[in-house]
Amino acid sequence: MEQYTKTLLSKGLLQSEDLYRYILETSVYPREPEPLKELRHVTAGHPRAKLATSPDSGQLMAMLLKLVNAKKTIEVGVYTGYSLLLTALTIPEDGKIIAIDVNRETFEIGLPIIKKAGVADKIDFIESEALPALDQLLQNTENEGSFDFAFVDADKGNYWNYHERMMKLLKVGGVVVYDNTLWSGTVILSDELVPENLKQWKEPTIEFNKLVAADPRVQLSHASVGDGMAICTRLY
Ligand SMILES: C[S@@+](CC[C@H](N)C(=O)[O-])C[C@H]1O[C@@H](n2cnc3c(N)ncnc32)[C@H](O)[C@@H]1O
Ligand SMILES: O=c1cc(-c2ccc(O)cc2)oc2c(O)c(O)ccc12
Repeated sequence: MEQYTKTLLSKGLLQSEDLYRYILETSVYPREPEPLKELRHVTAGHPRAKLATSPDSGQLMAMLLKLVNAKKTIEVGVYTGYSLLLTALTIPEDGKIIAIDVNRETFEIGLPIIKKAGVADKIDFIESEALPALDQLLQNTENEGSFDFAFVDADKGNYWNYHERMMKLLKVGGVVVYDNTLWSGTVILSDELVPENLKQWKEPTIEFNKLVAADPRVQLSHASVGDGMAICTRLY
């Protein structure tokens, strides 16, 4: 049976920790590739472990990557690399990931595991603020409409800015997934009920959800997996 610490097992949006444990133990952990398990355990010892993408969200991401046959992908927000390694393990041998994060140090925590898994060559890590890095990519017209898949899991206040770039970088039919779109359930709470550490991103998340729901360029599914994931396909 899996060993986990408190930080690894938060019930997310579900009714109880037991229900979340049931999902993880029944459907997620038994199918989680060994390198991802190792990365998850290494990350659990880091002071900001709660930032890591949850394994159930990762499982949905892997399914989406397979469904669109993703080969050229982009990730904004790497941390120690759980979603990055998951993507690298899922895309084909000649697949590529552009991975952007302001912090190379945390990426380097997961890098030995990524190398050991034999997928480091698929990754082009860019240490940068994401907006200028995305704008730089857009300077090269070859990148326009060329990405099959994108995962956005960084500063929540910039999600709409990222979305505008993703609408240019993704192929028509490509998928972009935004993480934490229910922000621990605070999107429906009045301010006085929102814990201090979650206050900053409640309104930006509500605003992003409104904007993306009204965006005719995408088909949208707001999935209540993990901390909420907005899954968008580019329609035109
Ligand atoms: C929630 S973590 C990403 C978790 C990751 N997807 C995983 O699977 O573990 C958010 C990351 O976004 C990065 N970040 C925050 N603001 C950023 C920005 N403006 N540009 C680029 N990276 C940023 C942080 O350094 C952090 O590593
Ligand atoms: O607790 C967090 C905080 C973030 C976060 C906040 C501000 C930024 O500029 C970047 C990231 O992201 C999180 C996250 O993605 C998650 O899955 C859980 C918790 C947090």
